Amino acid sequence: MSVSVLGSGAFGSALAISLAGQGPVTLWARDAEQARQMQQTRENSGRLPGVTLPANISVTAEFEHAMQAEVILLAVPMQKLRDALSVHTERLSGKMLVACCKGIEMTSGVGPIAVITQTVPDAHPALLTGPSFADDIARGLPTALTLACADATLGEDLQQELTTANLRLYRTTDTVGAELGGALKNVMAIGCGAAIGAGLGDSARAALITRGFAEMQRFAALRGAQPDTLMGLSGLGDLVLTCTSELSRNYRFGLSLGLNKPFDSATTVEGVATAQAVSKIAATEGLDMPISTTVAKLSSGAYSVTDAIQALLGRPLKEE
Ligand SMILES: NC(=O)C1=CN([C@@H]2O[C@H](COP(=O)(O)OP(=O)(O)OC[C@H]3O[C@@H](n4cnc5c(N)ncnc54)[C@H](O)[C@@H]3O)[C@@H](O)[C@H]2O)C=CC1
Ligand SMILES: O=C(CO)COP(=O)(O)O
Repeated sequence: MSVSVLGSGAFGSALAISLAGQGPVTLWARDAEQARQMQQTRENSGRLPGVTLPANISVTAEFEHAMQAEVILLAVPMQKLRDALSVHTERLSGKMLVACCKGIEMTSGVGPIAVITQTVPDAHPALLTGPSFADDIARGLPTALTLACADATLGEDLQQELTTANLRLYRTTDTVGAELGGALKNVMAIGCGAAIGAGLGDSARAALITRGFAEMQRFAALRGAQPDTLMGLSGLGDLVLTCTSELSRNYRFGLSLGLNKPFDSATTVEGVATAQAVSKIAATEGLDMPISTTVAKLSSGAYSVTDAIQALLGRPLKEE
């Protein structure tokens, strides 16, 4: 199968580099000047400095040309996915569209699979998610991810096609569980970063990871996910990675809140919008999501770190 990547940021470029070991890949950048530079210099200097783009990656801003592939990886931020797809609905019709983003859309409360289905109704949607930093994939370090596709046969085909020498894919048909694991772990990573930044210590982080995981399971169950999915790479695996590494932008954003330091607003931090979406859904559904709700208030500036600690520690005692 021929593969193109829509979105030439950190993750799109890293996936293209990994897949280039299997055959030619087209990488679409929406900015023509960026496409020209990357094609010429063989580097994504803004997002993956120092990593060479293999010769069989073709970087282009020509959508028509890029979208001739059978499989299109969608590597844009979650809150931009609908826009990115809706301007090109006809071109994407009938394609295998693999969302590589992690989050819940703030305006609608749905995840990437539903956004694909709503914008390109006759596409074949799937999701690639799990614990991986773009930089690790780009440098060829071993990584294991989850390929989620409701159509089991198509899922197997995509698993075969998108597995590379260093990128091992597991598969599931539970797209709901897989997308919620990736979305919600970013919210918890902001909370953990804030705790560490504020000097609350590793014990507090362990509590946030564990109780955060309980929230993730509760929310996923509400949305019909299979419990086992959350125990896998897309849930627990990504939660552990993102809550413990300064390579995570969500974690670093949390750190900046805890340290009361500014953070570059141009950086993609998916957990901020997802925390808002989750706390809205939790309020509507009457679901107890205290950490997510606190992170939503903290990251919007409605809470200080002191407010956040009080809100979480002051809750009534309960069974684990
Ligand atoms: N960077 C990483 O280590 C990983 C990222 N992801 C996920 O991948 C997704 C993308 O993240 P990154 O590549 O890291 O972000 P990024 O900020 O490096 O790149 C985002 C790219 O999307 C493009 N874009 C934004 N709006 C667009 C639109 N309307 N139409 C077309 N293109 C548009 C930007 O030009 C940019 O090239 C996120 O959901 C993230 O959670 C998943 C795993 C690892
Ligand atoms: O999703 C990721 C790791 O699996 C990347 O995390 P950040 O978006 O927080 O950098």
